[in-house]
Amino acid sequence: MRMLLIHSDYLEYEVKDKALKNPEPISDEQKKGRLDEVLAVFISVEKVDETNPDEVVEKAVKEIEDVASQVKAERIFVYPFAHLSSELAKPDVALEVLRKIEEKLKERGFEVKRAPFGYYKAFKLSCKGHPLAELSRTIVPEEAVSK
Ligand SMILES: C[C@@H](O)[C@H](N)C(=O)N[C@H]1[C@@H](O)[C@H](n2cnc3c(N)ncnc32)O[C@@H]1CO
Repeated sequence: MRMLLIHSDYLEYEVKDKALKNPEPISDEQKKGRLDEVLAVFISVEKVDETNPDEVVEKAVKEIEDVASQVKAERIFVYPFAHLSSELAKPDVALEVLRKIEEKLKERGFEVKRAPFGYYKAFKLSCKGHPLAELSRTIVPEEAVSK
């Protein structure tokens, strides 16, 4: 998994078109979204993550929580982003991983939004620009490391 974490004044998106044959079903309300004072987390779920999705979810949540506490962000925007890797996981695995990350962050008390999966989306982002405002993380399941 590849993550790009941007501490932002706001992130807003608008769904434009389907990018997959069967994108995640969404309500009209989910076609647009915005959070202010947010840690935006752009995530590419990778093929290697398919060997142990649950472990990757746990590691990703820990990394996100760690950065959020450093930048004092209480809101997280989980944003599916297929452009951080050339070895993408299958959509059904990727969506499940992203849903679980969203769920676990909510359990830990964050206000969380997740941008819809499987769409082309317009988005606006205002990066805060401080030294920890732009970070990236790479996460792999343990067995993938030991191979
Ligand atoms: C396109 C661009 O504007 C938009 N931002 C986009 O990336 N859309 C992606 C993700 O929402 C999702 N998607 C599919 N596979 C994956 C994956 N392995 N990891 C994350 N997302 C995925 O499916 C879309 C097409 O790849």
